[in-house]
Amino acid sequence: MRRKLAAGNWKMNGTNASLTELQALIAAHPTPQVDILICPPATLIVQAAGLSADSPLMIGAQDCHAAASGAHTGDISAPMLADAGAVAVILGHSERRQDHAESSTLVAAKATAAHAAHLTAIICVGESLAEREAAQTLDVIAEHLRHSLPDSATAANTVIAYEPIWAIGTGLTPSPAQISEVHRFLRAELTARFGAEPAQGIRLLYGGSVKPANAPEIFALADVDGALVGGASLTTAEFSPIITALEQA
Ligand SMILES: O=C(CO)COP(=O)(O)O
Repeated sequence: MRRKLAAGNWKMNGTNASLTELQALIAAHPTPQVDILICPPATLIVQAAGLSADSPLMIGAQDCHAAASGAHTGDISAPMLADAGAVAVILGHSERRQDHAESSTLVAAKATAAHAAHLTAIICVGESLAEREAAQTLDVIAEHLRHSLPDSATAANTVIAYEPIWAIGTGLTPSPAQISEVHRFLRAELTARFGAEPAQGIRLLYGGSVKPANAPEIFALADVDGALVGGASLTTAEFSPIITALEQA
């Protein structure tokens, strides 16, 4: 049985003042029936991990370097994130693939580093609008998955997030049938590579314009084990009902 996961990606948003939202979220969900993870900007990880230390809420990061240490100005390594209190790291988000030209091969190297530091790697895959319109969605996702996922991936250390690029921050979402098609395909690809039992345990998140209003419909779909939420994870008012919807799914 896969434990469901509500993950929030704050992206490049949040200062010390935002920690009041985190406190409110912790207070609103003292005994959640699902895993809750917030990935604030790196500058807030230490404080966020401190605030949530006695709660079930977990803290993650949004990226890491593939090396453990060294001459990489401005970068942060997986062991540093673990040391700061993170238990997970988002890797291969489309914004990093675009803004920093990250390849799937690099994402796999980062995931290997995350696993070595005992961090859960949340690996993102997803097609652009042009790719969907050209009927290339499953090909793109197969390619992302094959090259972004290292052999060290297990159900315990890896989560896959399907995030169609055209649904991120746009208010657009794929139809339930489109989400189901991709998640079923992801499960089948994982089964082919890792075998049925490990593949059954790997959690598959949907991400892209998840809001309180559409969360129940998305969470009702087979093979959707939770969500990776951007904008709506920034406030407790919006994220809390999404968590509740996941608990009730
Ligand atoms: O990119 C996302 C999460 O990683 C989704 O962002 P939005 O929920 O703001 O569309």
